[in-house]
Amino acid sequence: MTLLKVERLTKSFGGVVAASDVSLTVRRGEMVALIGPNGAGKSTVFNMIGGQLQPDSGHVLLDDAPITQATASERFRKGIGRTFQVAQAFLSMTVLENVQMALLSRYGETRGLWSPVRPCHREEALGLLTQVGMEGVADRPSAELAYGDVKRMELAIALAGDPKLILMDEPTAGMAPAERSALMELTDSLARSRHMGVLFTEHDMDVVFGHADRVLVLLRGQIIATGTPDEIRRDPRVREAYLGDTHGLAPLTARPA
Ligand SMILES: Nc1ncnc2c1ncn2[C@@H]1O[C@H](COP(=O)(O)OP(=O)(O)OP(=O)(O)O)[C@@H](O)[C@H]1O
Repeated sequence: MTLLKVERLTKSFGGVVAASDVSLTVRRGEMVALIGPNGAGKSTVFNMIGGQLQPDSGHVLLDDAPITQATASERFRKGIGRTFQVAQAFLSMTVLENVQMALLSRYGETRGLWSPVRPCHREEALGLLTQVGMEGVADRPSAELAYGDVKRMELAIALAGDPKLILMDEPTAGMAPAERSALMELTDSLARSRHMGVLFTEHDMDVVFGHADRVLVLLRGQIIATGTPDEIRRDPRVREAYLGDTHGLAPLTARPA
């Protein structure tokens, strides 16, 4: 079942066409990678789906309902969660408090500046941390976390919105290879168990080919190829698009089992 439908999104900045007639779909339980060389338009497309940027034309539908005009926070409440390349968590708070804050936002509850977040939605927040394997560090200040754990906490924060779709902007940037695999395996299992769609951008081709069900390739604002990792790896247009790019497709070896 189609969860996200993007129809002919176009966005220009001055004379630069950053996205041109971009159409794509994401189904529930599916991991879809949006790849492309630097400047291809990935962030622009992501921001138009997340609501941070309004398209010049085109439509975004979630579960067949149009959301093109919705703000980012309205989209969050409709079920679009997002993790960012640079973590957006509150480093002065504990891991648990960060997730509690996200739950307050989901339920539309506000806190006074001095009222403690501590008693709010504690059990639900602990449950989400358990889902990402972080219940053991719930009371640690998030500033003390290793980078891979910050990314897992961000996933718990995104899950606090009970998302149908998660947008992940370069989820593994800055991580060691073993950590990358672990984060993507976790994401994959959450996508399947919670029937969420996941759309992610990624420069690391091992992550893309190892974890995406489907890959979309952007070049100069246009989708030039869509397919399974194996189809994309063999596509001559894609190989050509990546020639000379520092995040190239090589080595074109078989996908790890
Ligand atoms: N706010 C903006 N103002 C002007 N030009 C922009 C703006 N945002 C993006 N662009 C331009 O649009 C094009 C696409 O940029 P975008 O950031 O979407 O690409 P990207 O694929 O995400 O790149 P990267 O992999 O380097 O993050 C680029 O030419 C970029 O310079």
